[in-house]
Parts: sequence; C-alpha cells; structure tokens
Amino acid sequence: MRATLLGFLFAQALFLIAFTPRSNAYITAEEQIMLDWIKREGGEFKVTISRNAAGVRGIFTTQNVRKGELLILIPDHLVFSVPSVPAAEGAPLLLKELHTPCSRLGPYLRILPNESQVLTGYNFPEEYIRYLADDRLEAQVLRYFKQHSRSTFEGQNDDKMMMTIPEAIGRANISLPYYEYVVAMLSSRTFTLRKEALSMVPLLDLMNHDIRDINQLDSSLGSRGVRLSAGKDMLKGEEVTITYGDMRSDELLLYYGFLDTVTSPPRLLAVDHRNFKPNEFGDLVDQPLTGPEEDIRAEIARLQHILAKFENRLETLGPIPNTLPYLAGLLRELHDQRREAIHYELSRLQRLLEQHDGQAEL
Ligand SMILES: C[S@@+](CC[C@H](N)C(=O)[O-])C[C@H]1O[C@@H](n2cnc3c(N)ncnc32)[C@H](O)[C@@H]1O
Repeated sequence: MRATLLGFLFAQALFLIAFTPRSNAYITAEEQIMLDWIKREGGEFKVTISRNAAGVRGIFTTQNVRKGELLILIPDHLVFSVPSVPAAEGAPLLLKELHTPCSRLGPYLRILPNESQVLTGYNFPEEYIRYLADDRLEAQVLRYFKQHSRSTFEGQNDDKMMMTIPEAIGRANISLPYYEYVVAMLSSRTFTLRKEALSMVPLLDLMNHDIRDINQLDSSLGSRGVRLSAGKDMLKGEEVTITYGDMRSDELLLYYGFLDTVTSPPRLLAVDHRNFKPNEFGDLVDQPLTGPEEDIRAEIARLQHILAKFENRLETLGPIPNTLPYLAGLLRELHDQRREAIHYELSRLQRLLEQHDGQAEL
C-alpha cells in the first residue's frame, strides 16, 4: 500500500517535471549583486535582469511604466570609456580594466559574457568563415575584422594607440582568440555618448536590439549620468530594448552575432544591395527601384547572377559543420534569409517589367 502511494507520488512528480512549462526568466547571483551595487552608487531603475523567450539575457520592467518616465539612471562614475578609435586599438584599455583585481567596476565586469558567449566579425571562428558563402563577406571578416585584431595583437599598430597591450597588462600572456574576444566585446557593447569616446554603461549595455524601438538614451551635460526614458507605455515584465541602428542581417551578424528578426517583407543583405560598396557597411536606403526599364533588366540580371553564384558556392561547400551548433544554425538562417530576399526582389522586379510591357502594348 505504502509502495503504491510512493509510486503514485513519484509518477506525479515526474509528470509535473515533464509538463510544467519552463521559463527562461531568472537572474544570477552576480547579476543581482551588480543591481545592488548600482543602487548603492546612486543609480535608479525600474527594471531587472532576466532572459527572454529565446533565452537571450536582457532587461525587463519591474512595474508598469508610462511613456516618457525614467526607466534607468546610471551615474557617470559607473561608466567606462575608451577613446573613439577602431575597437582593436581601444581594446587594451578594457583589457587593463579586466586585469585590475580591485577595479572600481568589479560588479559590472563580473557579469560580462564569457568568450563563448560573444560573437562578432572580430572573433568569428576560422572554421566557419567560408560558410558565409560570399567573397565580400569573407573578405570583410578576414581583411578587416580579424586582420585588424591580429595586427594590433602583434604590436603593429602600437604607434597609433593610446595604450599598448604590454602597457595594459604587463607581462601577462594572452592568446589571440582572447584578445579578439575583448575587441568583440568592446565593439558590441559600447555607446557613443560623447563624440570622442566609446562608453560601456552597466545595465544599459544589457539592452537587446529591436529596430522598432523608441526608448530614448540621454547623456547630455547636466543630466547627472546616463538616462533611459520609456519611448512608450510599458507593462510590468516587458523587455526593454533599444535600436542598434538600421542594420541588415549580414551587418548584424558581423557586428553583434545575431540576425534581423523583423524579416517581413524580406530585405536584401547589405552585400546584395545595388548601392553596396565593398568595405563599407551602413546606411543603405531601401528605395525600391522602379525604372527605367533597362535599369530593371540590369538589376534582375545582377541579382540572378548573385543568386546563381551563391547557390553554387553552397553546393561546393557542403553541410555546415556542427562544432558550434548555435553558429551553424545562424549561418543556415542567414542563407535562407538571403535566398528569400533575392527571390522576393526578383519577383517584384519581374512584375514591374510585365507592367512596363503591358503599357507598351497599349
Ligand atoms: C549590448 S549586448 C546586449 C546584452 C546581451 N544580451 C548580454 O547578455 O550581454 C549585445 C549582444 O546581445 C545579443 N543581442 C542583442 N540583441 C539581440 C537580438 N535582437 N537577438 C539576439 N541577440 C541579441 C547579441 O549577442 C549582441 O552581441
């Protein structure tokens, strides 16, 4: 009888474990220590740290907030800034801070992501570069991001730098992948609060990207710190995001390690845009091409050529290795987004041509 009851309770417990919906929402002890530290140092916030449905760490409101209300205030003395230079050349200052045992920013530095949690073009794993499946994207990673980290790591840019790696950490030995990680972190977590500086701001740098967002950052003189105000009414528990800029999936991948989630209507990758200039990312305007007819025909031919080359490349490459399943998945999704966007634009252009032909026949 006792055995039956125990068996029944055990089965029930198993059922509950298996079918209780698991929430991603949690805050670690170190993250809570950072929040307490910010508060003691004079910060104010109506948010906490947690994870969203996709498991990505971010910040979330702890109460209903009205549009225009202050969401977060981080005092100036908790901000960490480096000169506004390419990330690979500014990184020794962050390296120094990370190697300072009693840094004033200790509670903040302890919650920064580890090497396996940061991905940008700077620390893009060699093994996966060719699966970008595009000459220009691969060149961007190899000749711009990784080459810059490597040459700086090897001391070739020392004469341009405010602080060199040995000045930052003395004789401590670090590897190139570790340096790439520090560069990647600096590049993906800084705000431009002042013209001459790149700044890391505790808590605020936990905001994830959403292109549609309208929350407002303010660090103007006299504001006693960096403030974030709600751009809209928000409910308790909502994720607080900010826009990192109007970036396409290939740019987001190389600068931040994720892809655009707003994919309807599909958007050409930056490298496929007719106004893309090699070695130049940013600010491509989505002004649809509407004519004249010879331009539409030329654009159709250009996109068809890109698509054929891309499919051919993918076939030659074969399956993406699963050494890093997260990155393999991202690359597969990038390929799908690219293909879908080119097809979508080709159909739009073909329809336009048909309209032109129809009008010509009248
Ligand atoms: C400034 S940090 C934001 C906080 C970050 N989630 C963390 O826990 O440290 C930027 C990084 O967050 C992640 N991220 C930001 N927005 C994202 C999004 N919309 N989807 C997926 N990952 C995102 C990427 O890893 C990106 O490099």
